[in-house]
Amino acid sequence: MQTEQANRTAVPSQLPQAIEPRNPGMPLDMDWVRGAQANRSAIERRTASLPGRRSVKKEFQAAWLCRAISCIDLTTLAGDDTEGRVRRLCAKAKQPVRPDLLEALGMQGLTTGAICVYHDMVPAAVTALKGSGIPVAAVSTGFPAGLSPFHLRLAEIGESVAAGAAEIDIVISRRHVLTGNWQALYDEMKAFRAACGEAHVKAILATGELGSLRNVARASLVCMMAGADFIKTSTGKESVNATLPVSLVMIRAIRDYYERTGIRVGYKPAGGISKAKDSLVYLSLIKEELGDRWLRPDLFRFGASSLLGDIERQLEHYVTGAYSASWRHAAG
Ligand SMILES: O=C[C@H](O)COP(=O)(O)O
Repeated sequence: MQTEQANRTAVPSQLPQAIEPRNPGMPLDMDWVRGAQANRSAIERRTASLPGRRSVKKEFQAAWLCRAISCIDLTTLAGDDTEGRVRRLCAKAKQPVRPDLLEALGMQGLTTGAICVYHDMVPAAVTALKGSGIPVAAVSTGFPAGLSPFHLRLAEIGESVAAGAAEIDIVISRRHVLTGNWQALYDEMKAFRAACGEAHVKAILATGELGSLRNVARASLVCMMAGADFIKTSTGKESVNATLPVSLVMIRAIRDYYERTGIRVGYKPAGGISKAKDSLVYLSLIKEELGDRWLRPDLFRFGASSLLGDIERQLEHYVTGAYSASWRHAAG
């Protein structure tokens, strides 16, 4: 997003719909997996400079923030979730920004990319979003630890799909990565993908628990080879969630997979992304490393429970010149 041309990229409501074909996967290629490396100091140098750069000019920031909204998986994953909370969140997903602000921005039809909930909340979300075209994503497979019996993890996917979830966010078994058992990770991911049927599957790597960036690179490749439609950093429950270095490693694995197979896999950083300015940094990283095609909700999502509120505040400031109190944008 360094050039004026880049800054002028159309806002989401003006984009033609593009739906990427699903990733069919491929046989496990151990030479490719073993060859994947990650040079931590080079990666950290590359990402350290990103937040300081003024990547989006002020007059285009509002359009980019609206783009970020269209890519949010608006999430609630709390033990005290209720149907009422989920209904309120769905109302926010359908109308993420106050109508007067949207009108002032010349925008219409803006929604979040999806709603993301636990299985028990899927029916309430499906009902609340009926007719909106906004998909419901369910976290699954014993989220967040992924340590329940394997047959129950598969059954959980099936139940969420039957309840109407169009996207399933599975968690991988971290131990398969930590012990270098790539075949087991591949087989697990392939079984999860099969259980999803038509529902798109996002593979949560829980990168904060994988030990090294090299493991992140290898796990990313294995999950893509096994048919993941998206790879996702974190559950939001690890002590370290989405970071820019981890994102760079995963994004480059996606680029590598695309260059070798012609298949575009989506990317979802999740956990701890709550500031509008951080969302712009992520968008600029995606744009620089993968290009414009990935800056649409079918290939990019933020997993976030509180990012939308800050973006709405920034948009209000852009329109009115004044910040409102954060409690006015409580949901999301
Ligand atoms: O997948 C989404 C994450 O759980 C959301 O994490 P967050 O609450 O830190 O935004």
